[in-house]
Amino acid sequence: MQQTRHIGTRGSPLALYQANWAKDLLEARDPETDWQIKVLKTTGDQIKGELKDFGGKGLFTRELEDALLDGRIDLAVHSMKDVPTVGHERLIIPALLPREDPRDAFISLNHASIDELPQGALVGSASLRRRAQLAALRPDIRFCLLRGNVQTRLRKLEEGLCDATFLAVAGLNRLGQSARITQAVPTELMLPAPAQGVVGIETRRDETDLLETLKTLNNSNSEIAITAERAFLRALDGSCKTPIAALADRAGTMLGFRGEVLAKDGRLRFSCAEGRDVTTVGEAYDFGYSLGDELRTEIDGRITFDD
Ligand SMILES: NCc1[nH]cc(CCC(=O)O)c1CC(=O)O
Repeated sequence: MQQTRHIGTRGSPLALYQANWAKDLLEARDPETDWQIKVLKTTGDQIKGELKDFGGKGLFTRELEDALLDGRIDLAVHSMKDVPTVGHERLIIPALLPREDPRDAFISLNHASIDELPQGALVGSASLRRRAQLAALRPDIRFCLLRGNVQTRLRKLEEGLCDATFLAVAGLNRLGQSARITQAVPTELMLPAPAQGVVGIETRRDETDLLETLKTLNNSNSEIAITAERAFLRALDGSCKTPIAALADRAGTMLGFRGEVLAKDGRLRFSCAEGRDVTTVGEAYDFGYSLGDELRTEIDGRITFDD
């Protein structure tokens, strides 16, 4: 008899795109199984204000993980940048898909780049990291909240609610909206969020058959890079209330890593950049974690991690 497996996802167009991508990959690996998409609402999708006011961690993923634990779904597809660094003991993410462009996109109708934003321009972003990084570059910029899925935010920009906004290049590329990118911001100017651009598939640890299938979809460059980035994040904070950025890039066995922590107003910035020979996931974790730990010592209370 044919087995049905449910792939849980959020309902946003990007989440649906990513879930369908996972479904296609799974169908190619295992055409015997009936792979079905099941849309669930997450707390993060219903919030209108600042995410940090709602307790931060796991807003976009908790409902999917609850559904995995009680068997409503068998797989959950996540943007890894939304996934907390400490997972549930009964769950595992055995498949990290190939990374899309990790950069942030600057989007504006009238200004060609961040540099060309006029004095005192209004930027719409709910992201603490992007706000702090931009404030560090351009202290004159003012901010407003701009939330909602990618399409909603682009529409609000067109309605003139602000002069510019930022979105992940990855999401825009996946949605076929690359033409909307005004400037792919160099990572030297704006370091991305840990794991930006990587999609992961989560399942229950005891699903031996699913684990086998999922492991064949895992991309080791994605895994090594985001393991280091997420370990860095974990060493520093888990609250989502401090602006933290990290990007690891693998060339052969050399893993290049850059990370930074900022004060919310962008006036303090602590960063690190280092390369190390890394061949295993464990080494990638230790590398990222030790860099985060060193940075925390250097920060020495000058940036708070929990207010
Ligand atoms: N927090 C929402 C979120 N989670 C992942 C992405 C983009 C896709 C990705 O990073 O893989 C986005 C939207 C955005 O930042 O533009």
